[in-house]
Amino acid sequence: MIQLDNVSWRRGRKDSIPTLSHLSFTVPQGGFRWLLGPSGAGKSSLLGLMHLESLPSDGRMQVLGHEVTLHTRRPALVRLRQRIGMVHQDFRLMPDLSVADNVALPLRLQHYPEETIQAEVSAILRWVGLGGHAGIPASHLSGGEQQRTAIARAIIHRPGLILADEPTNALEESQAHRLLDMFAELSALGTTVIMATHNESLVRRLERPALYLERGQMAQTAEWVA
Ligand SMILES: Nc1ncnc2c1ncn2[C@@H]1O[C@H](COP(=O)(O)OP(=O)(O)OP(=O)(O)O)[C@@H](O)[C@H]1O
Repeated sequence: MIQLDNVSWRRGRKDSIPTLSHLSFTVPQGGFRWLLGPSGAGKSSLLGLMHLESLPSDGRMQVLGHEVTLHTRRPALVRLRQRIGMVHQDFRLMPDLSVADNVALPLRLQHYPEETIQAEVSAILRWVGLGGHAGIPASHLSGGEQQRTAIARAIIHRPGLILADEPTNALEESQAHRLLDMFAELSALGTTVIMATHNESLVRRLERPALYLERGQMAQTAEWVA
């Protein structure tokens, strides 16, 4: 579950104009929401906030049922972040690590046994169509392959919340649809999913409520936007 109550966020000083203003919405556990709005509206900033890369300047925010404030201690933030899967627009892979080692990172951070890690990584790489790429350094991948690696890394530890910033924009349409179906399935199984996109055909494929941002403010919420 994620809940924002009158949340604003300033990138800079206290008197600067907020990048996000007075946002209020709730996404229940297992809910799927599109995050829509024009370029520069604040979609990535909002995803970053929910991923705890920054904290609200004002208002209240609950992530996976935990209230998060400027006073929340770092170890608690780190533990909470481990329960979130994030697909960044620019992938943020470790270029010198292999595909398999990139995807294994969330499991290694949580000290899973190496045997389990190997099995889970092989299975998920096959699923995203990268079974033959396990040993290749991430820096040698195409854009679409990097994006699929980033998606695999975001979901391998079965997070309670998945935040995805245009997670299919480097993919061919059929692949994008397949991955979207997978995100829908994860939400049906109880994972909360919030996905930013500019791709209207994708939004039409999965009719779910949308959070619509405009200049950092919520223009529409919890309504189907075609
Ligand atoms: N690193 C930064 N430093 C300063 N301003 C930034 C930075 N990143 C983004 N901004 C500004 O913050 C605002 C929100 O940007 P954000 O990237 O969150 O929008 P977006 O809706 O995700 O856009 P897009 O659809 O193009 O990815 C914009 O006005 C942008 O110019």
